[in-house]
This record gives sequence, structure tokens and C-alpha cells, in this order.
Amino acid sequence: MARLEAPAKQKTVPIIDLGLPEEEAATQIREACTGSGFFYVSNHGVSESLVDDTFEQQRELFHLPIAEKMAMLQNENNRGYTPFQEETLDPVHQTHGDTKEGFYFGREVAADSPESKKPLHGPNQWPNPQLMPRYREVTWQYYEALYGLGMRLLRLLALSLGLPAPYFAPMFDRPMVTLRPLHYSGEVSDPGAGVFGAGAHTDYGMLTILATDDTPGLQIWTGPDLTSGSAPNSSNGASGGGREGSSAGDEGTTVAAAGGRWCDVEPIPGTFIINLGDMLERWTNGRYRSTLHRVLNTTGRERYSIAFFFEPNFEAEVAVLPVCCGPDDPPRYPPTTAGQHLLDRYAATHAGYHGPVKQGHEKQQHLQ
Ligand SMILES: O=C(O)CCC(=O)C(=O)O
Ligand SMILES: [Fe+2]
Repeated sequence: MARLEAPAKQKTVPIIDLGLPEEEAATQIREACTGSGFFYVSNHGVSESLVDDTFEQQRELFHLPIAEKMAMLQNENNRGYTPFQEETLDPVHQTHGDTKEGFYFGREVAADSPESKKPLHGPNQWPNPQLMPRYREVTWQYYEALYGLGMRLLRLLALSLGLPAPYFAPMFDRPMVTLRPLHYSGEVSDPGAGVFGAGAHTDYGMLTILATDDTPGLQIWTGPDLTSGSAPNSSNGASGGGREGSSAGDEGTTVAAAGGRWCDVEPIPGTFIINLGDMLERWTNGRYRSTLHRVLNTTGRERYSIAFFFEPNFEAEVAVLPVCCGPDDPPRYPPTTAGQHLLDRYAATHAGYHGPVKQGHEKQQHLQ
């Protein structure tokens, strides 16, 4: 894929060159994290051929017969297949579930290991190797490459907060990493009628590294912070049940009555899209933003993306960082753990996820 320059309209979502010296990249990251909460990274070191190969494998995976996919249905460890409409990210505005299907893969944890007793940990459900001989190898290579990128981003995030570069690393030595290939159907979204590719939501965790194909659809809310329940569901926000117009209005943005805008985040070949989740917002006492975003199908084309959710160890304590609070700005969130935070969020949005039922962990309690 050819590398492109950023179009002028991408200013709210800057492209950060990871070839820059760390301090310089960290300064830009700080601006992005206190601004729109989204940025692209270029020069990230993940080879384009690996990205292309991985997308090809995901396309084949989604084209397996439905019986093969249903045999891998999402399990209690949050690994496996989620069918079309299984997930409703914005129940207030959606009349049916997201027009997408997906798979969850996580860090491979052997079934007989003590770690597999923890919620959200266990072996992956891989497709039948006779049907997809290269799937596991290619996807795992991609997973490892993105893990490396995630660790680099953690260094930059720490620096951007005035912390030592390795600050977060010890909390990511047994991370809860989730690779989530997604496939959006060709159904055109109709926000007025409650039909979305993915309903408006914020991501739950720390950091998301997103790769998309060349079909647009992702939009971010740039305006006053809103919960998904209060975000306008149409492009102009004033029409109520009116049909969505083109989402690619002037400057790639659509105006909403609530004083904000839905802004397109266009695919830029050779980059990843990075965004921050609720856990980092919590950790930074709201200084870094977990931004509301959604996916609209405006083209009638199918779309593929791969989200990589990079979350700390299950037991990692998520308490407001001392550098992000002070006498005039006390912590706004009580401490929690990374695992508990994620369990709470999954249970709220997945019809098919009923939480952990592992022995000793029946009650979604904090674990030590
Ligand atoms: O597919 C996309 O572009 C975004 C997906 C997303 O926001 C998510 O999976 O959390
Ligand atoms: Fe998301």
C-alpha cells in the first residue's frame, strides 16, 4: 500500500511519526490525548505485508460456513465468535445490534495453567487448520508485532505524562490483550432508524490499536464530552428521526446540535489508528480522553477492521496517577483493578457474554 500524506481535514486526528525521538513523539501524543483522544501512527515498524496478509486471513475466516463460526462461539473467557447483531454498543439509540460480526482472540493461556482459572484467561478458539492452514501462524505474527508496538506506545504515554518511560511495563507482563477482527455487513446505516455498523461507545480499556481496510466508516465525537446515551444519533443532530445525509460533509465532519460534531476518521494506508479507553481516562483523572466513536456504513460496501485492545494484567491496580491529581483536583474515581473494570463493561454490552463462571471466581470480585 502506498503511503499518503494526511489530508488537511485530519487535523483533529494528527499523524504521529514514531520515527521521531521519543521525547518529541511523547509531546505530540500528549496533545492528541488531551485533544481528540485519537491519533494515527506512521513509521510504526509493522510491515505492510504482514498487515495485508493478516487482513486476507480475516476475510477468509469470516467467509467460513456459519456452522464453523458458530462452533467457535464466544466463551466465558471472552474468546471466540460474536455473530451479527450480538453486540449493542449504544442501546439508547440502536433498534437492533451492530451490523457487524467479530472474533475475539487473546493471549494464549494453556487450559491446565493456574492462570486459566482467572476470568478472561484461557486458550483461544482457532479455526480448523484443515480449512485455514495459515490462519493461526499469520494472526499470531500480527498479534506479536502489535504487542511490540503497544509496548512502545506505553513508553511514549508514560513520557507524555511526565513519568519514567518504563512506568507501565511491569503492569503489562501478563497483559489482557484482545485481538478482534471485525466484519461489517453491506447494510447501509440509518442512525434515525437506530441502525449502526457499531453504535456510539467508548472503548473500555487502556489503548486500542486499530487497522482498517480502505472503506471509511469510523467517526469520532469531537465536542463536549458526552456519554453514548446523550450523544446525538444523526449527522445533524437536529432532525430527530430524519434520515442520515452524507457523513462526508464539509471538512469531513457533520454538525450536531449539541455543540459538537461527528468527524470522519478516514483510512490512511500505512498507519494505525490509536485511541484511548476508559481505563486510561480513569488512570489520568480525566486528563486523557476516552472519546466516543461509532461506525456508520455510508457506502453500502462491506468493511473489515482489526482492533487490538491492549490492557494491563488482570490484577493491575488502576488508581488515579499522582501526577494527574493535586489539592485542587482530587481523584475523581475510586481505585479498581484492570480485570474488574473490563468484566463490568463486557457484561453491560454483550448479549452473549454472561461473565465468568470459574470456580472460585463466581462473583466478579477483585482478585489478588
Ligand atoms: O471498526 C472500527 O473502525 C472501529 C471498531 C471499534 O470501535 C471497536 O471495536 O471498539
Ligand atoms: Fe471502539
